[in-house]
Amino acid sequence: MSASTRALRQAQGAEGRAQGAAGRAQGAEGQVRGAESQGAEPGEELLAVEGLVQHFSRRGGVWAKLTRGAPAVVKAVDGVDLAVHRGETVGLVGESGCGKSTLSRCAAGLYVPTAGTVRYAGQPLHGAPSREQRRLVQMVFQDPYSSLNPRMTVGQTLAEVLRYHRVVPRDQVGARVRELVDLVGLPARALDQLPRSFSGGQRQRIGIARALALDPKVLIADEPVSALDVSVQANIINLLLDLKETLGLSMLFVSHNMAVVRQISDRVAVMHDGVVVEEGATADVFAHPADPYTQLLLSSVPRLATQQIPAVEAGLR
Ligand SMILES: Nc1ncnc2c1ncn2[C@@H]1O[C@H](COP(=O)(O)OP(=O)(O)OP(=O)(O)O)[C@@H](O)[C@H]1O
Repeated sequence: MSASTRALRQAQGAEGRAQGAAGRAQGAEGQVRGAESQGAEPGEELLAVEGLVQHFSRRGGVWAKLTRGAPAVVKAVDGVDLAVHRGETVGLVGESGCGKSTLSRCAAGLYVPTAGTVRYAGQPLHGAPSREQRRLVQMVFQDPYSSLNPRMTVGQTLAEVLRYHRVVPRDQVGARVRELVDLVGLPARALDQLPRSFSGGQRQRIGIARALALDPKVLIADEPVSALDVSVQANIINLLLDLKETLGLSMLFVSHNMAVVRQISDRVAVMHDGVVVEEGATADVFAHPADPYTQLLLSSVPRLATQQIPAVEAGLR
C-alpha cells in the first residue's frame, strides 16, 4: 500500500471510504489502469495455501454418469503452495479445468480441502473458523446473478449480509448499505431495485458490494469479467483496482485471460492439471516464461506483446 493510501485509510471512517472510492469508480469509464498495481512493495504474507489438495470422487450421482469411463477420482488441485501478500494482486491463470476455481474456493474457506492448509496471517482458515475469520477472505464470482435472490432488492440483500454477520450495529445497517452501493459506483436508486433490473456489469458491481459488505482483507475474484461484454470489462477491472487501492485490499485474481491477468497482477501463478507450474513477478513471467506450459499459453496470445488488451481497447472506445 502506498503512503498516501495508508494515510487515507487512517484518516477515513466508513463514510470517507465510500465517497473516495465512489468518485473513482464513476470515473473508471476509461482505460484499464493496471500499471498502478504493479511494482507495489509486497507486504507480509496474508493468505497462504500450503500443500493444498482437493480431490473429488466421481462415484455415484449424475456426475459419475456423465463422466463414465473416466478415473474415479478427479485431482482438481494436487499439491499447491501459493501466497498472497498484503497489498498485492496475484493472478492465477490456466486453461479451463486446470483447478483454478477449486483452488479459489478452498482458499476462501468454501471447501474443506482433502489435504493441506489455508492460513490467514498464519491462522488456519478452515476447520471451525470464527465469524470474524470467515469475513476476512471473500469471493467475487463470475456470475453474480445466480447467487442473488431474485426477489430481494439490492438494499435488502446487502442489509441481510450485514445483519447476519453482525458487521455493524443494527442501527447503522441502512447507512452502511448506502455506502456500499456508492462504493461500487451504483446510484442510490439501485437500493430499491431487483437484480433483474441491472445489466451484467451492474450485477457484478452488486456482487462486489456484497463481498465488501463483510469488510474483507482479501478478495478472491474468480473470472469476474469473463461473462461480461468486452466493453464493460475495463470498467469492472478499474473498479477492482480502485477498491484495492482505497481499501487496502489484497487480491487473488483468477482468469483464463492472460492479457487481463497481465494488466492487473503484481505476481502471476500458472496452473496446469491441478498444480502450479510457474510463479513469479508478472513482468518476468510474461517476458521470460520458463515452463513449457506457460510458453504454450503465451504463444496462444500472439497479439499480447505488441497490442493493447481487448479490455483496454474497449475502455478507449
Ligand atoms: N464438485 C466437483 N465434483 C467433481 N469434479 C469436479 C467438481 N468441481 C470441479 N471438478 C473437476 O475438477 C477439475 C477442476 O475444475 P475447476 O472448476 O476447479 O477448474 P477451472 O480451472 O476453474 O476451470 P473453469 O475455468 O472451466 O471453471 C475439472 O476436471 C472439473 O471437472
